[in-house]
Amino acid sequence: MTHQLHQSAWLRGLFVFVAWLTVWQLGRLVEYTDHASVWFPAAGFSFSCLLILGKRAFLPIMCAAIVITIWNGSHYQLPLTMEELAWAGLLFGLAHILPYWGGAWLVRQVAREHSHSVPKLIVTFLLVAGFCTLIATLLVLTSLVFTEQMPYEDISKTLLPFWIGDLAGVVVLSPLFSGILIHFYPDPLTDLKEFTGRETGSYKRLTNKLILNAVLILVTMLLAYLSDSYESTFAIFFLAITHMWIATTESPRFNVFSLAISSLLIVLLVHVFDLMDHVMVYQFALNVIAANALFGIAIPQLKAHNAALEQLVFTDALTQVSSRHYMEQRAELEISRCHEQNLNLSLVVFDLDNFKAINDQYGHAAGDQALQQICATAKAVLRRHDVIARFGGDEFVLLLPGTDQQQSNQLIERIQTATANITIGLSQLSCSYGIAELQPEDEFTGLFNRADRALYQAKSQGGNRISLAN
Ligand SMILES: Nc1nc2c(ncn2[C@@H]2O[C@H](COP(=O)(O)OP(=O)(O)OP(=O)(O)O)[C@@H](O)[C@H]2O)c(=O)[nH]1
Repeated sequence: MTHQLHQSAWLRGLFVFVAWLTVWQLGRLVEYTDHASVWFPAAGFSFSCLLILGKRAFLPIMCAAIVITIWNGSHYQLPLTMEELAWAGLLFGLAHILPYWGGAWLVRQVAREHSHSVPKLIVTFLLVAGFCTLIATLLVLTSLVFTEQMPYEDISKTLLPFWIGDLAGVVVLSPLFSGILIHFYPDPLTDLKEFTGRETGSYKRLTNKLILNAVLILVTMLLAYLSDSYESTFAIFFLAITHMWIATTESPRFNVFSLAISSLLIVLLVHVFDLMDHVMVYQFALNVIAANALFGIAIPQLKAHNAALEQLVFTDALTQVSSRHYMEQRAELEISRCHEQNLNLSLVVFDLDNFKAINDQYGHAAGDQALQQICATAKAVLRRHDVIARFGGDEFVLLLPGTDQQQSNQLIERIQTATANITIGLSQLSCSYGIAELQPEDEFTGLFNRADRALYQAKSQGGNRISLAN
């Protein structure tokens, strides 16, 4: 099916045409004043089609707009000929499609240029949705008046519900429609794939969350129905809490799916409980809750980006030991803890002997391998709370809390023994070590400098040895 839709322009056009008419009828279900519904799914569908299919969606939506205008002519019993209705349909189609086309084009540009900035994409989408639904509303109402389908006086009372209904259609439903359309037409907006990732939650957990939403909607709307008070209608805003919870804990796909389900339920219950007098509250609630939840999509991604950045900053990419930055921060903390609790602490600076010769003789890749092997071997000897960091080049630092100079010496001897077996080509690796023990009033720099001087001493005595700082 996907393949056929992708291959055949006719089939694709027919699919968009039929689907557009279907979702338009869904909006008709909850029409509460002439030409305005609680939420207007066709606006969301047009936006999605133009976003994913671009200009290929123009013709089928235009045909559907003409057909629906002719259908409207008989529904509202308008005194217009078939030819006049067809022209009116053409005008409506243009007024409806062009603003969404422009808006979708803008969102596409941002999705392409800033593929990893989800918050930016969402802000753009929300601003574009607000702006293009307003333009579409103004143009469509003008076309309705111009083609004598609506009296001029009705504009003021229709404008706001029309706009907010279209906005809800775009904000609440177009993420879902876009996700479905991307499935059929995988290119060209590959960046939106982040919104269509596979489900991670268990179906039971996801169903429970949907049930919770449904109960909340039912209870609050029942309350509005029974009390018949305008104030109680605002209880629907509690739904923002559960949707934000879903947005921050579940996949983007489930997030937009649950928004669509909630909106459908609200819209149907407005109809069932005859809450049309309060409908604007529900329209605003739908928009606010959806906008909120869409921002929630960014949160798991921001968390993942933060974790990745943290990993980059705190870990040495080559050897996977801690970075110098991490060591400096951690050492400050451990030093003040050991001062406070009167504990021993040692710092070791070590450096490979004649490492330049390894590089020169066997190449840089072999040198990299030597650094990795030294680190892996040292790590295996260290205890859980010890820290090893690369300070740069072939120089490393060990932080050994709760360890005096003598114990550190023993630990380093074990590392020396373990690393003695590492060879690169015909060369056996060795390191020189300088050990300094924490003194009262010591800070990191002072401790490090003493260990570094001890290392220098070990090197000057021929290397492959341990030197203790005074
Ligand atoms: N392969 C590799 N080499 C590196 C890396 N960083 C620094 N080096 C090399 O490490 C070598 C360090 O040279 P030196 O500071 O003279 O140290 P050495 O040859 O071990 O001499 P001594 O410390 O006196 O024993 C230089 O040749 C650097 O190019 C790295 O990430 N990978």
